[in-house]
Amino acid sequence: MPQENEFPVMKNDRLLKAAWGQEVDVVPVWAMRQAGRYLPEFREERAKCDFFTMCQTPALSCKVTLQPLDRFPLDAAIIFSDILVIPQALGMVVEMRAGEGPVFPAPLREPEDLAKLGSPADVCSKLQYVFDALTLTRKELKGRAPLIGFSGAPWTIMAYMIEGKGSKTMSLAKGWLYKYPEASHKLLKIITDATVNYLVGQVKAGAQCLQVFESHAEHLGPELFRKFSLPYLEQICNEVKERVAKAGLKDIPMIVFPKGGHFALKDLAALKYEVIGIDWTVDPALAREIVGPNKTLQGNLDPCALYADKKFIDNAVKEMIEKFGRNRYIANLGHGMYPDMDPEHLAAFVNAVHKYSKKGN
Ligand SMILES: Cc1c2[nH]c(c1CCC(=O)O)Cc1[nH]c(c(CCC(=O)O)c1C)Cc1[nH]c(c(CCC(=O)O)c1C)Cc1[nH]c(c(CCC(=O)O)c1C)C2
Repeated sequence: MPQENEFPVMKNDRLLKAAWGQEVDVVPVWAMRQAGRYLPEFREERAKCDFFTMCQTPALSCKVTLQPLDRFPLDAAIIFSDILVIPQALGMVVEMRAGEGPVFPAPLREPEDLAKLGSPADVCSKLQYVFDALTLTRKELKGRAPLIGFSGAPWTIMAYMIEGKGSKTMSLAKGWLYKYPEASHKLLKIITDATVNYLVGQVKAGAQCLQVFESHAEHLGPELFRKFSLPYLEQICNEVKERVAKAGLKDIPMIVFPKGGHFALKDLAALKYEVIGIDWTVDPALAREIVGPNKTLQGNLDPCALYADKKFIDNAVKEMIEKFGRNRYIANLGHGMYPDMDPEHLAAFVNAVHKYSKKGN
């Protein structure tokens, strides 16, 4: 485990300050999927190498994590990896297929299939490559910005394990929630335990902030969310914070991002996550009213606004900052970047956040 003093001194920690609710000079900004196929230098690396091999090679993961920071004055790096490394570490095969995305050749079909999964206690030994990538990247960042680690939330991971790929309806996975509630809770508990171990390992390796992606919250609605998502999100936050403290490490801010989960904001505000991410369908003023003054909000420009011209983007950012205000706020898109976006339009987004959020502006 690297010691804190092995890492470079932070030159820019405004993202961490905003997460804790401290004053910042300008609003911090980053973009979900900022390391990815919209960058030609990423596509060049990707053409040489399979997706998961890139994730499993710390020097490559580090290289592509830093690519967007070399181009834009971003206030955070997010480690290049994927949420689906957890099902892999539990023994499932996941392939990344061109034009199709992630595919599980043998998804979970019946409750009996749970017996095939490995133990949550073993995931850290299987995911050492992520920890090595984090430690290397934290050093190579040289304090330019904090390093974010991440995981999928249990429901989102369960959905992929059962569907075997992306799905418009999530009907197979939701079928489990209705047909096999007990087995669903058993699976969610396995994923939760694995995720806690994994996230604590990420902090030990040098992650300075953690984001938990509940990318498929929208499929649940308030009732299923309360039963099958919220308790596990709570357990992850509480246990990670307890175990980080027990290891003698500094508390780290945690972000929860319930994509499509506008109905979940009040429940999530009662948990210990410092930051709640919102997508573009949520009105910032309403989100603030619901979560109260003691949470940081993150979001929420429609990613597709980056297809507009730079003048439009500049103005959209100005309006976004007016709505969120400068305090307890981290600027981001409402979901990830798409591969056909123009990198210069991300530059316009990032620059506008800093321009319009300067004090006295
Ligand atoms: C945070 C992150 C993720 N994936 C990747 C990162 C890298 C870091 C970054 O954000 O820059 C690389 C990352 N992950 C992937 C890619 C493209 C693959 C390639 O290069 O071929 C990249 C750059 C592949 C991937 N991986 C996944 C999908 C979606 C599948 C679907 O539901 O249809 C896809 C297409 C699963 C996945 N992966 C992730 C999420 C949560 C965020 C979100 O909601 O988008 C999800 C749902 C998280």
